[in-house]
Amino acid sequence: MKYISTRGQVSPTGFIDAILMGLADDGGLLVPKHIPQLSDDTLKQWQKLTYPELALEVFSLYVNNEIPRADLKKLVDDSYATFRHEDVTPVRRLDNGRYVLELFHGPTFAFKDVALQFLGNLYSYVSRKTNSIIHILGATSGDTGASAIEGVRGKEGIRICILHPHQKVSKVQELQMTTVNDANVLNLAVEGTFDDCQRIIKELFADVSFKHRYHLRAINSINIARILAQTVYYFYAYFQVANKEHADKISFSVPTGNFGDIFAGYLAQRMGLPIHKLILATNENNILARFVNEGVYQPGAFRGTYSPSMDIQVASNFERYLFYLYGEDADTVTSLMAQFKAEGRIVITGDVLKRVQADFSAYSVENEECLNTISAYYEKYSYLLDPHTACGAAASDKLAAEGEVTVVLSTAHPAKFDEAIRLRNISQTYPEQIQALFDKPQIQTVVGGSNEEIKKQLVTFFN
Ligand SMILES: Cc1ncc(COP(=O)(O)O)c(C=O)c1O
Ligand SMILES: N[C@@H](CCOP(=O)(O)O)C(=O)O
Repeated sequence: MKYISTRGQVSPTGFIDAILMGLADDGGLLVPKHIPQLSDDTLKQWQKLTYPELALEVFSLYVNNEIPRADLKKLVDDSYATFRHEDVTPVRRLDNGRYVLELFHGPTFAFKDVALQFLGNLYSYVSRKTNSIIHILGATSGDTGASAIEGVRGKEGIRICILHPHQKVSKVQELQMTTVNDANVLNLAVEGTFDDCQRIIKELFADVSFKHRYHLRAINSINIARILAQTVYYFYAYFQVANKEHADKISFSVPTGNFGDIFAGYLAQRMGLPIHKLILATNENNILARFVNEGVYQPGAFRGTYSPSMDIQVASNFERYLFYLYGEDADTVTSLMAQFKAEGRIVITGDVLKRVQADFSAYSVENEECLNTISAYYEKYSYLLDPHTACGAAASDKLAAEGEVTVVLSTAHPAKFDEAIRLRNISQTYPEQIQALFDKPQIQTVVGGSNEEIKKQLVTFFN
């Protein structure tokens, strides 16, 4: 298996080099050269596997023999041993045909742990085996940062700098990141939005000589390892639900911001998992829902919502989808991305738009509707949704047909977003790991949003 860039200007590269490259050196995103195709027999065999066994099979398809199977197995086992649930990502039945896939049983109570526990261990492994310096640079709207830090804190040979939008993440998210006092962690709180943080890191990664000089590595979903790891739970959930419901048509509703999680579902579908519908749920920052429904990809004004981790305008994985939408034609992707840079929008119509609408259904959830959904599920099922998951649930209520078996991806534990939950007078008890954060001192550096200022911080930290 080789990896190629959506912009076509990078020589096909192996798995480890693709992980280390992060953002492709031509400014595009790396994708597998061929998507592995699974036979019915393979899918049948996979139904019986535990989560770590399944993850090992999926990764083996993409890693080739670059990591010996015994080492890969250890990486996978170590990564999922930190989860609090024996199924790693259990599904919970709420009602006839209505399921929630709980992705928040990892160390930082968000779905990011599923990929970032693995990526943290992988970076450690690669650093040891190849003597590579691992200097991680990431941007977060709250969850990726905490999870990535947890995945590598205190690890030898690795340093990590995370940019988050100052005072635009939840209190628990901020505490999870800024109460870590390991010397290999730097938290920069940027005066701006998540989009500013993401733009800055992408520009720094695109400065290839800076990236190489300081050995910058990515942990965001621009890194293909993140996407590959996130495909696993689509398979796992599908098998569990198909078995319970005796159904083969299963839809997934995915709370979406950077388009990584739903793109992992799209990839699983292209590998042969018979997903019926992929429902894309946004909050009021709804560029992706507008794209699917109207064909216009154009950022709107930033809205602060109750689901702050999805307060994203420019979705970094969108480019990966464009690549497949246009038949893996890197020239078209390159010119569309240049057009987006110059004009601030991409418009598609006709058959191409029809293809998008065959791939996804989309719904944008207003703030009040998000809270109403939290209240409604709490009353009806005694089940407390976090506000991101509530967007997924609201979209599924809107777009799934009567009786359609649908799995809502629950991307975070509600304790991370008590600000929203409290508005509905619902009181929750924090898990002890979260409660303990409130007694710890915070360490973070507040910075303006200029690339030069961030560069200065990085040069000092990474030297
Ligand atoms: C809790 C939560 N839900 C949903 C999302 C959206 O996922 P994605 O960015 O992969 O679309 C995020 C952030 O990425 C998140 O932190
Ligand atoms: N919601 C994310 C935003 C970054 O997304 P990523 O999947 O590209 O890491 C967050 O919590 O930081």
